[in-house]
Amino acid sequence: MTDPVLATHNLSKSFGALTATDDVTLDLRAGEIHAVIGPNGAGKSTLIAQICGGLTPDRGRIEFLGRDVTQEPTRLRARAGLGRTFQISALAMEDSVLQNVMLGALGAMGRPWQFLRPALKDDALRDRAEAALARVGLTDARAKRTAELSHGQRRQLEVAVALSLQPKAFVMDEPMAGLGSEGSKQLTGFLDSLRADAPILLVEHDMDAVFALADRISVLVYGKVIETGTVAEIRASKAVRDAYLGGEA
Ligand SMILES: Nc1ncnc2c1ncn2[C@@H]1O[C@H](COP(=O)(O)OP(=O)(O)OP(=O)(O)O)[C@@H](O)[C@H]1O
Repeated sequence: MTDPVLATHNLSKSFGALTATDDVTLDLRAGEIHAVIGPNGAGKSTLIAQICGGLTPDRGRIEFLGRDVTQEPTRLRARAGLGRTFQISALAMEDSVLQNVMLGALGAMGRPWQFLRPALKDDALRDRAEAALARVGLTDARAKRTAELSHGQRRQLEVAVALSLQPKAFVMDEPMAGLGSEGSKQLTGFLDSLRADAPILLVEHDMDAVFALADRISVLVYGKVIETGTVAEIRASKAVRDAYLGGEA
């Protein structure tokens, strides 16, 4: 088997007496969607924050593309190709859709924002941004103010921002949140195709989306991975049913 693109090894993080991430070992392989599910407070956001660099683990390590990145700041991980999405507030609502993609790419490439004006005339950057917008189907909206986009389109724009960095892996935090059933269905179809660009570590509460998309699922309960397996394995797991899925499975 080829090496995983992204892996955590025995990752642990406590807040005072509370262990939010408890010895978490999981990996993300090329071409897959690996979903992380678990009840509220299970530690999913804490796990993602450590993977992306917002929180430093107490113990354990994170490897990205075979390199130990545990102590690296977020921007270096992003520059190395770790594409995080769905921080909606990161979008500049008054800027155009195209500018947002260019801005995002520029920031993650580590170029200071005071050079934004010249950068907006940078043909290579513009081409990359246009290609990312085309990939998510937002070409026609490129000149719109971001504030005019629908909720679902903003999700697509977040993906375009991440795509413009030509990521080697995506980390997605509840992409379906706030979308209606039609919006979720559309985004599910899109994410399904996106795994060909880069594998996706997907934290998501929407079980329809998870069961439709995931190649593997890890179930987090009280900070611990209690099971990792295929959709069928997770559905059949008594431990998961008892701890989490209840009557849903
Ligand atoms: N900065 C913090 N300080 C103290 N406790 C925290 C902090 N961040 C998270 N926690 C606690 O750690 C636990 C895990 O929280 P986390 O947000 O990671 O869970 P989650 O699985 O993402 O939950 P949800 O599904 O509701 O988003 C919770 O008990 C939470 O209250």
